[in-house]
Amino acid sequence: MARRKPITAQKSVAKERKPEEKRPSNAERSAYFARREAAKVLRSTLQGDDRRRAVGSIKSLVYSPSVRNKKATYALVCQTLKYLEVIKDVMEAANILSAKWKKQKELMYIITYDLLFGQEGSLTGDAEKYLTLKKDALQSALSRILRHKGVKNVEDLVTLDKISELQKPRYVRVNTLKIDTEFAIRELGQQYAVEKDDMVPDLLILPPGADLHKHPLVMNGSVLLQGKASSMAAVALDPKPGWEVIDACSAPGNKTVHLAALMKGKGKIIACELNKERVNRLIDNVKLAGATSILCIISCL
Ligand SMILES: C[S@@+](CC[C@H](N)C(=O)[O-])C[C@H]1O[C@@H](n2cnc3c(N)ncnc32)[C@H](O)[C@@H]1O
Repeated sequence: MARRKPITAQKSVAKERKPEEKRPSNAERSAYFARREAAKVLRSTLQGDDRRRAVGSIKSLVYSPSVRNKKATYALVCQTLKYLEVIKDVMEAANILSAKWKKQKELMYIITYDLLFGQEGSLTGDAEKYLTLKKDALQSALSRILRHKGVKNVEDLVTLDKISELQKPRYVRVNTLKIDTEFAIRELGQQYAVEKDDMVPDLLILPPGADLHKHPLVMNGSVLLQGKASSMAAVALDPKPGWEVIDACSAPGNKTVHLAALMKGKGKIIACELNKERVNRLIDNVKLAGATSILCIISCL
């Protein structure tokens, strides 16, 4: 007569077997890849130095042959950008990202968008699982921010952010390698009320909403659309003509060409840049600004 296996042994084998993970459906897999492709596009977009250029590049980035699900990727990038300031505030308030996840912050922004404002249902992927576990913390951080800003919903918050952005003055920096500041004030003054900044020489303040992207002085590199914080770095160093300066993270080159101007085109600047495409942008901007003579560009690939 055949002997039956002891029941206890069968039970322990059953206990050791891991519960089988549900295989993701095609839709879940496709959404998983769209989030990663969107994160790559978002990363390149956020490295753009002004919003107009960034928006212009989203389509070209999404339409590159490596992006498989173009429609979903484009929608995810645009929607995440719409809520980006809110998402950043929420993530900071929730304080949930370790150094490991911070390295993939664009993917974190995309997934947080999906969790808070996007699709319902479970999201496939390790980063998604991590953030899903933190969803309560993200939602309560969002509620705190809404309460603090005195708005009822996230759409009101986005509108509030847009209004305060529209009220900010516009800064432009005069490239003194090409023109002097008084000439720039006269030229720009034909269209706008122009004031000099009291901290950064050659930095001009224009009214909120002033749009100089297509202004001839901007197009020919005589005036740069550079914010006040960015313009303070080279001034703080106070380089003299003849110095040798290293700009360790240089593209798109705003500070590099500012250094060149402060050094009056004399000396040497070693501009390092890791990203190949951004090296090309750096070279274009340096040429446009007329700063080539003192520059040595190192592509740190
Ligand atoms: C915020 S941007 C710099 C902006 C620039 N200083 C300006 O004023 O226009 C940072 C740049 O540093 C580059 N970068 C990051 N790590 C780097 C590294 N280890 N070596 C060289 N470049 C690096 C990035 O690719 C990016 O282009």
